[in-house]
Amino acid sequence: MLLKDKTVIITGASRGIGRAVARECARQGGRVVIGHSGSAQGNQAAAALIEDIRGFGGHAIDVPGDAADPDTGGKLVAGALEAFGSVDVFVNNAGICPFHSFLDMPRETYLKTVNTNLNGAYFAVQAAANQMKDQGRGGAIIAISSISALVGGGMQTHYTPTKAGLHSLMQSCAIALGPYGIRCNSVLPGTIATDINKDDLADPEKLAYMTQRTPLGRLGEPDDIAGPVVFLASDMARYVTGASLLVDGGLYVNLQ
Ligand SMILES: NC(=O)C1=CN([C@@H]2O[C@H](COP(=O)(O)OP(=O)(O)OC[C@H]3O[C@@H](n4cnc5c(N)ncnc54)[C@H](O)[C@@H]3O)[C@@H](O)[C@H]2O)C=CC1
Ligand SMILES: C[C@H](O)[C@@H]1OC(=O)[C@H](O)[C@@H]1O
Repeated sequence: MLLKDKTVIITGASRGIGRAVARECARQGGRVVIGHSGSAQGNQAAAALIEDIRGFGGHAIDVPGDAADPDTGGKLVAGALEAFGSVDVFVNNAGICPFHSFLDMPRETYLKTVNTNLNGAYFAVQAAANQMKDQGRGGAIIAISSISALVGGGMQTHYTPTKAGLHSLMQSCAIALGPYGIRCNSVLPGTIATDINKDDLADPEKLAYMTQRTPLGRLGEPDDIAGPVVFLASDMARYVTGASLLVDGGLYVNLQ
């Protein structure tokens, strides 16, 4: 029970990596706030996840809101306080990656990606951090960044800067929030099979290429990310801040 009695907010938690993280946090005793977009699909998926978590004796609620909206972070914090009375861990996970070439990138696609992945996250992290500061007993903030914070992608020119931005945000926040005992770290997944890359990896050649580039011989699964997030959220990582943890099956170091 690494997160016993801690309240954990996770954005984009209705599916994929966020869902796996939320479920594992609940399994580890955390009281979970499931952030999601509020779409019909999101509402349904969040309700199913809450039922699942309550089924094994865990605690969970959901709070809908657009991750790109600077006010959504405050709403997540308010929901956590109303249901559970505190915010101890904030996991910024919501994100999009609509693959597109650079030279004809539509402005709307660029702006939507940056607003969803980075700008909304900035204010959500700020809202969570202010609550943790007011509580006076520290906390943990984790950004789901990416291997793409460190390397490029020709069809991801709008996306990789947001992941580098989150990584950098955690480094600077580690300094800004260290005096309050609030630790800030990022997790850098490699290629994890989820809805975000379903279309991209539907190409058998791309799927084979990504798989054979990975030393551990397979793509990641959402559950592969949950353990590292729980570790960083827990007191086992009490002296870890400003760090980034690659969780990529060895993809990043595989030059030749
Ligand atoms: N799947 C992968 O290979 C990798 C994913 N990541 C990151 O992991 C995070 C989670 O992605 P996945 O689980 O893979 O994909 P996913 O598409 O399954 O999940 C994305 C989540 O973000 C939510 N979301 C998207 N836009 C939103 C908005 N405007 N408001 C509220 N929620 C919104 C979605 O509803 C969904 O729950 C993303 O930030 C992604 O960049 C990082 C590295 C690799
Ligand atoms: C969506 C991509 O497949 C995925 O997202 C990332 O951050 C990495 O670039 C992965 O390849």
